[in-house]
Amino acid sequence: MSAAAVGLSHSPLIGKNDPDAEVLDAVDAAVAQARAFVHEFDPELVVLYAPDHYNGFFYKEMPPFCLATAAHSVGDFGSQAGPLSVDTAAAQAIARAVLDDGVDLTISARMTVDHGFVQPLEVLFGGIDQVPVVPVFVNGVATPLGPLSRVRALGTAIGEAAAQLDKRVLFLGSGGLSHDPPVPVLDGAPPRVADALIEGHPPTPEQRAKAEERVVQAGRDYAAGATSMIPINPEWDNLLLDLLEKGDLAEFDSWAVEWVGHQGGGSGHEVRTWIAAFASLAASGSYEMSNRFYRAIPEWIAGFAVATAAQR
Ligand SMILES: O=C(O)/C=C/c1cccc(O)c1O
Ligand SMILES: [Fe+2]
Repeated sequence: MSAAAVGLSHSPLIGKNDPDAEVLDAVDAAVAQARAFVHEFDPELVVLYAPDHYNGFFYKEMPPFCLATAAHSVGDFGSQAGPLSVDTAAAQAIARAVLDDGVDLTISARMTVDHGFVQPLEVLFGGIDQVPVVPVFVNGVATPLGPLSRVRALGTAIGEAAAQLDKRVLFLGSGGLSHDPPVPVLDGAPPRVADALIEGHPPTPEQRAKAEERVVQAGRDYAAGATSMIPINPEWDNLLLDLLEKGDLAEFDSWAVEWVGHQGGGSGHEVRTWIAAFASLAASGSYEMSNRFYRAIPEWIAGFAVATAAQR
């Protein structure tokens, strides 16, 4: 098998609350490079690590990780709805090997996913049904969160399992770096909100539209500097990218969960998807980062990064 990795930030505000043309052009160029990298690698399987934003996973049962043997998208924020082209046999083989390896992985035979999974598939492959995929949910929003050492252990175990498949495997991490969007929090939530976060009642179209408009408005306020949200933290974001570039992944084990939240904001924990993807690639040996792009983009509420890496 051969392996490669891509880290790609997502934001549902792309196309809805855009930064100026210079920033958009720079992002487009970085994404085009990532697309060319993926095209050249020509993956036979994509292991996609992404978070959820209370569309598929709720506090009734909130696993730290979950691997899907089948999945469908809700189509939030205008993202593509419908089934993902999951490689069920590969997903089952990876799940079995990871459990054998001693990592307690939850599985789902019908995972519901949102823009966190869909956006990278749309951006890099043109849709959610274009490439065989194994979706892996990595909780990056719903506290409490376990230590980053377990994220690295998961990524490593999945990388080792994928190495047995005799396929070209792309490990894809989907997440903003530092960012603090208005995702609801269970602690202290009013009863109606708490009930929604626990039970996961599907919202009506009107409720969904209202919630999405609230996020778009938050992006406008963030860009205008009129908000109490934690600011994007380019220094911390670049520290993370430096460690990924150097392959110093064990360093992340010393990053305390609370510290990540202070540095990176409430959704800064989405960097777990990047750590998992690069740990999976590292399971096959040393790697080289070939493209690295970063911009702080408040309009998208995102420390926005794109990076590609291949085996040496
Ligand atoms: O409200 C949500 O569902 C999430 C919004 C959001 C906004 C900005 C960056 C992200 O990574 C998000 O998921
Ligand atoms: Fe997100």
